[in-house]
Order: sequence, then C-alpha cells, then structure tokens
Amino acid sequence: MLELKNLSVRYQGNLQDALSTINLSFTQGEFVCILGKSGAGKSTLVRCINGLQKPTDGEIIWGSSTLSQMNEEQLRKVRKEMGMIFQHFNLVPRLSVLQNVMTGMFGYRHTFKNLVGWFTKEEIDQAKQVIADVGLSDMIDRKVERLSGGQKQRVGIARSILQNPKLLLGDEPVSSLDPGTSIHIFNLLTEMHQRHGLLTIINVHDVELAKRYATRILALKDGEVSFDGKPEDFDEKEYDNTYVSSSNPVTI
Ligand SMILES: Nc1ncnc2c1ncn2[C@@H]1O[C@H](COP(=O)(O)OP(=O)(O)OP(=O)(O)O)[C@@H](O)[C@H]1O
Repeated sequence: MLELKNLSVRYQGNLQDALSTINLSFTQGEFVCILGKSGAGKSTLVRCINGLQKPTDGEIIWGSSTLSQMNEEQLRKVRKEMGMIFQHFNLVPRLSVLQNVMTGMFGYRHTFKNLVGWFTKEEIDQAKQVIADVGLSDMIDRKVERLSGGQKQRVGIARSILQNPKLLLGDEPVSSLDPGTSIHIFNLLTEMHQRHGLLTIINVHDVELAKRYATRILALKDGEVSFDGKPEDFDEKEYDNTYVSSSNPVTI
C-alpha cells in the first residue's frame, strides 16, 4: 500500500541527513507509531509521506503512484487519500466546528464552490455525521477558538475523516494535550482507524501510548530506523537505544 525506497532527506545548509536511506513498507490496517528523540526525523518522515517535504533521494510509492515524481497538481489529488492531523490542529479559529470540518471536502470540490461555501445538503449531512462520530454534535456551531485542545483535535480528526482517506497521518497530534485527553484522542483514533479500515501512521513522544495503541512501532535514531517491530518487543533495551544517547548514558 505504501512503500518508502531508499528515502533520504537533507535540509538545505545542513551537514547531516534528516532521514538516511529509509526502506519501509506499510499495509492497510496497520496502526504505526513512530518514536524517537527530538530531531530524530519523525516529522520529516510523516511530511515526506504526504508530499509536504520533498525527499533529496529515493522514492515514495503509494498504490501505483510514485509520489516523489509528481508535480504539485498530481500531489494534490493523491493527498485527498491522506488525512493529516497536526500538533497545533491547523484549524481556522473564527470558523465554526461545522465549517472547519467541511474544509475536509475541499480536495473534492471545484474551487469556486469552495470559495462561496456551496455545499449540498447531503454533504452537510455527511459532515454532521462525522461530527457526531467524534462526539461534538452539541458544539457544531461553536467557533473553534472557543474549544479546548482535546475538542480542537476532535475537529481535526473529523475534518480528516470527512476526506474519506485511506491513510491517516499524525504529526504529534497529542503533544499539546494532557495525559487523560491524549488517551481519549487515541481511543477515538483507534475507533476511526478500525471503522474506516485505514493505514494510520502517527509520530508520538509518549512511549506508553505508542505501546498501548500501536500494532507496529518504528523508532528513528539520527535519521535511521533503529527499531521496527511489535509493541511488546520495544523493551527497556530498545528504549535506551532510542532515547539514551551513548555520549550521555543514564546511570541508575
Ligand atoms: N526546515 C528545516 N530546515 C533545516 N533543518 C531542519 C528543518 N526541519 C528539520 N530539520 C532538521 O532535521 C532533523 C530532523 O528533524 P524533525 O523535525 O524531522 O525531527 P523530529 O524527530 O520530528 O523532532 P521533534 O520530536 O523535536 O519534532 C533535525 O536535525 C532538524 O534540526
């Protein structure tokens, strides 16, 4: 479904690769959590997959398409199949929950229609259903600037789901939230993941959350994959290898 072949990224002016010769493949139904220290390359990997970051080398193959060879127009079409949720939600604060969620349909709509806000009753009903699915029906007309962080992330999830994606990507979607709210968001993500039969790839700082919800854990270290396996195999040794720098060992 998704394959990364010899993927490398080096940002302009940097001496080291942010990602170095990554080879991975993902199948539908996997719930993948990416772990790694700050600067390990997690965001770069997620941003490469949906085409926000161009690789320096290598290929990203999505179904029968090679993303790294596409122009912006072609990428925009492919991105419709990829929902994305962000740490800081990326919502329009002054618009309502419903209006923000409806922007998930923009990829499908003619630009003029998008601008004038013409949506059919059927489209609005679809959005209302997704808003109900994330538990926000009673706040549907509230401006999102008046929502809590957890509620905003629910709007972000609803917007992505309305896109009808095959792949759901998350760039630290719970890093701004408290532990209890993070669990609620991961429960919701799992429910959406299962209901819509998605491939879900999320980077996250919380190892316990990753181990609890992922079906597969990837750890990155200095831009390379240092672990790829089952959550139960990500043990203390792997934790140390991922997070404890060899030049700065932790002694107990
Ligand atoms: N726009 C940029 N320009 C130059 N270097 C960058 C840029 N974005 C990221 N980098 C560098 O690329 C490397 C990987 O960064 P990335 O943001 O992917 O890491 P990360 O694992 O997501 O970190 P964090 O957990 O702190 O978000 C880091 O060394 C970072 O400094």
